[in-house]
Amino acid sequence: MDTPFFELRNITKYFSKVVANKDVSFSVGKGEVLALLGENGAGKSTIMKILYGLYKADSGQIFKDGEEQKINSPKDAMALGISMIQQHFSLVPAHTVTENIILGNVKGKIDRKACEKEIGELAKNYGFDVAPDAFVRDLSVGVQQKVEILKALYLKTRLLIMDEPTAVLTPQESENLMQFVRNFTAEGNSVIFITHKLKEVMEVADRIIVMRGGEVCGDLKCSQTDEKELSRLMIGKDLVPADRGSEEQSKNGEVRLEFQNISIVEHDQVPKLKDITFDIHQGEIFGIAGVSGNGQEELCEVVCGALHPTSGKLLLDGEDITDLNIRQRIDKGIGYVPSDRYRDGMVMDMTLAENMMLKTSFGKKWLKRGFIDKAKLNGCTEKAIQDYAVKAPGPDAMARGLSGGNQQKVVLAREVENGTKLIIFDQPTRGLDLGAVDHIHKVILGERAKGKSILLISTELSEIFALSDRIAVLYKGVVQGVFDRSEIDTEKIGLLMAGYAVDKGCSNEC
Ligand SMILES: Nc1ncnc2c1ncn2[C@@H]1O[C@H](COP(=O)(O)OP(=O)(O)OP(=O)(O)O)[C@@H](O)[C@H]1O
Repeated sequence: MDTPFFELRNITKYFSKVVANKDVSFSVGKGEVLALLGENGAGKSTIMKILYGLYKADSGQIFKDGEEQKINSPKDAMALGISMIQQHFSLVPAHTVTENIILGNVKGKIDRKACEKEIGELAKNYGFDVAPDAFVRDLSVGVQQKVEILKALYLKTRLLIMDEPTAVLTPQESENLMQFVRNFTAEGNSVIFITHKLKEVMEVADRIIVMRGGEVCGDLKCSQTDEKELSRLMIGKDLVPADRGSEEQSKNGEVRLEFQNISIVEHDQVPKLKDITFDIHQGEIFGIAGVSGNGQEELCEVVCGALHPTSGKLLLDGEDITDLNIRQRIDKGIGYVPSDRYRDGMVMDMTLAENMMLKTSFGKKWLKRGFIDKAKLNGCTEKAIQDYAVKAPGPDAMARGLSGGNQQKVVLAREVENGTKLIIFDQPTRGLDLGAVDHIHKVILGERAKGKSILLISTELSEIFALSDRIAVLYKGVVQGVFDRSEIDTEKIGLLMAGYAVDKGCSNEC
């Protein structure tokens, strides 16, 4: 048998009492694409961070070409030809593409023109449409990801690790990324990517490592398995698709939320939102598709009250709520699951119970004779932990110690309770494993069945299609038509998301 390119042997890592990786062993060969699958909290990010030198294993060994290596920092990893692209990119928006790529990587006097030329050629070789002198702040998420990849290529990376690389891409961008992975590995390089998307895995991976509870529970050749077996390995059972229930109900509900010509224009800049006009009915799921950064965040903030429109009105059950503040809107029954839980959803240095209290009508709900009703708070948090299958020791656990997916579940539990009339779900299942996605979809449909209105924002088209009654595409702050779920397909939406016109309901932005 060939010596593996990189090999992890018996890696164990504890975070205080929590075992994140237990006796993990696997390897990646030259030219191989390895997919790392597993439920939230299974230990995928931890093992990759150990390989990249961000964490230090408590025990175990790492080998390259059969020789043991000590990787104590990303610098050590890079010297061995390892790069990692994390979910949160590490680019400096105010710098150009070239500056970002050479930052810290070029010694001595910098010949800017020569660097730009080199990076331009590198981009061309891999078919990346990236201008070396463009500022990163002006680039879409998809292009920013290409800059991260170019950085890795510039460093002559031989093993590229990507953590959920397609989470924020359009279907077309994801396809291009997969093509890059094929080309890159055809040259004898290797790729390990973490994902929750089985379709992607089946398309591009050669081998699949499945993790559960910190341990490896499957090491399979892609050609010898299928999506069903993988999902069973990951979650231990088959999934039954969520039932959408009655189609009539959403059409018959009263109008709950009305956007009337809402625009957001800062100074003389391009509008962040332009003339947004649509309504959401009671018992309706209204899906907004689009590449992130096209006005979705502003739309959510207009509804939750964090941002006030420059013109236009917002009505809830016929009442003008345009000028109400966030607290007043929470009291009116608007819940909001933000896409960036680190920034807007949780306080990482607070316990889960304390996080459950955030953004709720504090006084009315949690106080008893002027003091926090700890028993009630702990009871509710415990129930959320049970209902949402959050992997956490208990209500007093610190938010920081939970895996990304488990943090997201806590935010969801809180906001579903807060939103008695309307819930905004912005990327509700980003980073969640299959079982959790299935559970959240059932929760969303369940809330719809209770008559709540749902504003669902997702870059995940399968999610938009699985849940929405009506669908709009947001591109550069403009709604590119509102479609009934039966009127539109993935291809059309993908094109609208990328700014191309399709035959119906398209505005001049296309
Ligand atoms: N910095 C940390 N401090 C304490 N515990 C941590 C830390 N990072 C991870 N853990 C714990 O280690 C376990 C594995 O987490 P990890 O992030 O590796 O999972 P994951 O498979 O990447 O999950 P997800 O798909 O949700 O991102 C979890 O139980 C998590 O709570």
